[in-house]
Amino acid sequence: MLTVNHVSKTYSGKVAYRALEDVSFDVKDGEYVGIMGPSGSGKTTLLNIMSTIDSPTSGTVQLDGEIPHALNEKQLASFRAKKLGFVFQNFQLLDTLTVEENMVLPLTLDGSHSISEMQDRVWQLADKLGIREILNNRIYELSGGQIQRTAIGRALIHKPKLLLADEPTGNLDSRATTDVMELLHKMNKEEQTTILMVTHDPVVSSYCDRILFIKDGQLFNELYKGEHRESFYQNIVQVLSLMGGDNRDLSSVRLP
Ligand SMILES: Nc1ncnc2c1ncn2[C@@H]1O[C@H](COP(=O)(O)OP(=O)(O)OP(=O)(O)O)[C@@H](O)[C@H]1O
Repeated sequence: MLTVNHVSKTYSGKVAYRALEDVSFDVKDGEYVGIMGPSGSGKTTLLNIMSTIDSPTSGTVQLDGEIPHALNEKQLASFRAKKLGFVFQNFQLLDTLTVEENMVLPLTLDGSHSISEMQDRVWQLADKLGIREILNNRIYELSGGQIQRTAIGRALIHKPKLLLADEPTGNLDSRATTDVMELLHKMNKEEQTTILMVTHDPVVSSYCDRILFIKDGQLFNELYKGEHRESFYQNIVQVLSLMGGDNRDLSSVRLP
């Protein structure tokens, strides 16, 4: 469903900086893939290219049979609205709107759904996310975990082909982190949403099916989950320590 083919990205400026160099990989339909690497290794650059916010300097990205960077602005906006969902660490919800209003927003902007269709989808998704009871609460009344559940709801409301998440648990305490990771895992399995997630946290990435490690803008390693999350976690920590990087990459958090 996603093919990244020899992608390089050079930021121009006083001094040109090559943030990605010849990165290639495939992601299968329904796969849950984590992207890890030291600070400054190019993870966000890669995610921005896949989210079509940014373009590669060379190479191509093919997503669900299309090459988004070849589309014009209008086609690209429609591609993004139909096929992609986004979850960020700082939530990016509208604070004074309710949970339901935030969730339904992408569908109302799309304009092709009846009110009863939208209502059905919100309720069905809210049940899965465990936020049915707070649908009428405003965002500023919620906890961090509840806000991130709402953000996931908004990102999945239109059944995107690919969910892109950049440090989705970065602002959550460990309990809310576990909660959100179990939820993303469940949504990946039940809605067959393909997920690509950038994280520094090996506990968080141990929920994925596969991890891609990036170092200095290049693919460094790849790990598949075996039968046990515990050994997957140990292997992830081992690769991170081989890569070096900052302390955040080698968090001493124990697997819950
Ligand atoms: N707009 C830009 N212009 C110039 N250089 C940039 C720009 N955006 C990122 N960079 C540089 O590209 C490199 C990769 O940055 P990127 O944000 O992709 O790394 P990252 O792995 O996501 O880091 P972190 O984990 O700290 O968020 C860094 O050296 C960064 O300084």
